[in-house]
Formats: sequence, structure tokens, C-alpha cells
Amino acid sequence: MKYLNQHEAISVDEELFNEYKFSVDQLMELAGLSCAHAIAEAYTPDSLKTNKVLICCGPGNNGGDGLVAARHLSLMSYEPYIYYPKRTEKALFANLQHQAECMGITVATECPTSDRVEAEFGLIVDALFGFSFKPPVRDSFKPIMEVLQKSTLPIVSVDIPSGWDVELGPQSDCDIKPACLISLTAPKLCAKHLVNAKHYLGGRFVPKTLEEKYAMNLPTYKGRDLFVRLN
Ligand SMILES: NC(=O)C1=CN([C@@H]2O[C@H](COP(=O)(O)OP(=O)(O)OC[C@H]3O[C@@H](n4cnc5c(N)ncnc54)[C@H](O)[C@@H]3O)[C@@H](O)[C@H]2O)[C@@H](O)CC1
Ligand SMILES: [K+]
Repeated sequence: MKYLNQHEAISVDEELFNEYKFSVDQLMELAGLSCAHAIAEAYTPDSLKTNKVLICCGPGNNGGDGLVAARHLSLMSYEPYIYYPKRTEKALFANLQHQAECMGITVATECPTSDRVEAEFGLIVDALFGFSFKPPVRDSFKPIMEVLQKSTLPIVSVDIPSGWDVELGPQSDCDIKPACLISLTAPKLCAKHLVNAKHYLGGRFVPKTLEEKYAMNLPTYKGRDLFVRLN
């Protein structure tokens, strides 16, 4: 299987939208749903200290995947709580936030303290930054990155472990250690730097012609599964 560089990941994204005419909402829903399913397989509610899940959502589409995943997790016996500090004006994101709130999920702008996170939650979902991230992390996201770096809870990263360079992996100023990574579409080069982590692939929406154009050589998804375990 091929691990994409940052440029390839962005090109694949653009082709899905421009050539194949998918809308962002469509792919985000499928991506976030596949994350919720992979999380439910990797961390059943009763395997966790508590079923409360902290979902950290960033300002871009990676954050959107987190908002979608939260909604699906709430339908599957988890109790999500969303930290979403930097919001956009775009209707898609406002609607995703609204849908989550209508389902009784808190969407907060205030960064939770480490003490609170350790005491209150059983799992952290990191949907802060995806394949468009360029290090270093800007100041406004440093407090939550510190919480993630200090945490003893399992962290599930969506697409890219946040703060990692998309190709080079961990950075000295920001080195979170996810217990699980859910790559979307195809893994990116940074996934080669995972240590002792579960690795899933989700985002089962890549047309065969696009897979072949980028020589992705994707693994076979089983039956109706929305994700496949890589490691
Ligand atoms: N192409 C695909 O196949 C799909 C991609 N999706 C998701 O979309 C993600 C990519 O989304 P985007 O391109 O919107 O970008 P990201 O969500 O990766 O991040 C972009 C945002 O982060 C900010 N940012 C970048 N560097 C930063 C830094 N150093 N410090 C603080 N903030 C920083 C940018 O200002 C921007 O607001 C993927 O990783 C994946 O999670 C899915 O939603 C749908 C399908
Ligand atoms: K992430």
C-alpha cells in the first residue's frame, strides 16, 4: 500500500471534488462515520474507564470529521463532549455543530484542563489538524496540544496525529503519541512513524480509477465494513 505525501493527499482531495463531483458534506459524513465505526471497534464503551469521549475539533475539514464522528458516537452508547474553539462562518460547519447540539452534545470553546480531562473522560479523539497542517502549531492551539501530550488516556487521531508533520511525523515541539490512527482515503507518510498504535483505514469512497491513478494499492475492505485494520 502506498503512503501519500502531502501534495498527493491534497491532489486526491481536489480530484474527488473537482473531477468526481463529490461534495465536501458527502465525503465528510462518510469519513466521520468510518471514524466512529473504527473507534467503536477499537475501544468498546465497556473497555474504557468511562464512556465519555473528548472530541477535539480544529478549524478545517479534519475538525468537521470530528463533529460528524461525535454525532455517530452519541448514537452508539458513547457520551461525546466537543472542544471546538475556532469556528468558521461556513454553513456546513454551523450545521454540523447545530446537529451535535440538538443531540445533546456540548460544544465548548474553552480548553479543558488536564486535570479535568484525566478525571472526566475515557478517550480522546484528536480531530484538530489533518493533511493541510504545516508545523509549528500556532499559539492558540498550544494549550490543547499540551493537554494531549500530557494525557494518559488513549488518543485516537483522525487522519494525521495533530502537530505531526504530514510527511516527517513527530515534531520536537509537539509530539503527541496516539494509541490509534484512523487514516482516511489512504495513509500519509507520517503514519510510518507510529509506535505501538492501532492503525485503521477509513473513508471507503475512493473510485477505482482514482486509486489506480495514484497507485494507492488500497487493502480490501471486508463485506460492508467502513474501515479496515492495517496494524
Ligand atoms: N480528501 C479527502 O479524502 C477527505 C478529507 N477529509 C478531511 O479533511 C482533512 C483536510 O482538511 P483541510 O484541508 O481543511 O485542512 P486541515 O483540517 O488539515 O487543517 C486546516 C486548518 O488548520 C489550520 N492550520 C494549519 N496549520 C496550522 C498550524 N500550524 N497551527 C494552527 N492551525 C493550523 C489552517 O488555518 C486551517 O484552518 C483531512 O485530513 C481529512 O481529515 C474529509 O473530511 C473528507 C474527505
Ligand atoms: K488529527
